[in-house]
Amino acid sequence: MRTFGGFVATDHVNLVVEPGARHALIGPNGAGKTTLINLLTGYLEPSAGRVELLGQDVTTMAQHERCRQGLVRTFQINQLFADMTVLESVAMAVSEQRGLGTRWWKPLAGHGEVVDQAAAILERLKLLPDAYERTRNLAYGRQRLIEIALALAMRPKVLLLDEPAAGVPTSESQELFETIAELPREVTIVLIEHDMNLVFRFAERISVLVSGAILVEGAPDMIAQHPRVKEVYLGESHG
Ligand SMILES: Nc1ncnc2c1ncn2[C@@H]1O[C@H](COP(=O)(O)OP(=O)(O)OP(=O)(O)O)[C@@H](O)[C@H]1O
Repeated sequence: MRTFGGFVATDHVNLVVEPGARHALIGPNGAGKTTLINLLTGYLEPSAGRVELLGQDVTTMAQHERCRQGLVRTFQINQLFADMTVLESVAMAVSEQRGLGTRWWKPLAGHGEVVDQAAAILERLKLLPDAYERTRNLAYGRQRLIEIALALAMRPKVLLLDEPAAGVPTSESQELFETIAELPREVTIVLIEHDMNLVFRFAERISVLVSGAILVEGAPDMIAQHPRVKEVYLGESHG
């Protein structure tokens, strides 16, 4: 549970994500999705309750430590990366994950293993053709794939994708999600996404959060048919 002053943003949420899951968290604006993700990553402390990762209680564990334990969220690429090539950006993240620091990143030569690992991640995300492009020159959908590449460099066991298709034109979001869907099952994925077409195509389990609580959880078919879920979304589009 998380409260802000007297306001209850998440209320007795019991979310269990199974290993290998493709689990989406949906709900109308203000439902508490981001708050819940922030509780999982350690950006926020819960007012009550606990967070477990792979059977370990991580409620009081710092964000970077949770990340080291395999709980990784995507983050927006910042200015620093704009002038770097795609390969340099991901190689820098790989280097950091390996504890090699980030001072060396120019030139890349002489760091074969790091570069190989970065290239493998780019290949997995179909970014290899853009390896030597500056990140800022890529189409937005492909920039968002770089964010996922940076997260994969952290060797996640659980990957939290917070609106990976936000701001991405429909023509690109399809491809973005096809690539996400091909990620290996060793990586458990928790997704927050507003585009229901993408959610229902990708997720195998969906939790619907409304007013800070889980209204219903289950397979996509069940969620799609659920009268309360329809009500919530109809209510939103009419409101
Ligand atoms: N730092 C904060 N201080 C006060 N209230 C907050 C804070 N963060 C979130 N809230 C409130 O908690 C509720 C849940 O917000 P949250 O951002 O988690 O919702 P959401 O489901 O992610 O919404 P959206 O889909 O619009 O991103 C909202 O009513 C919001 O105003």
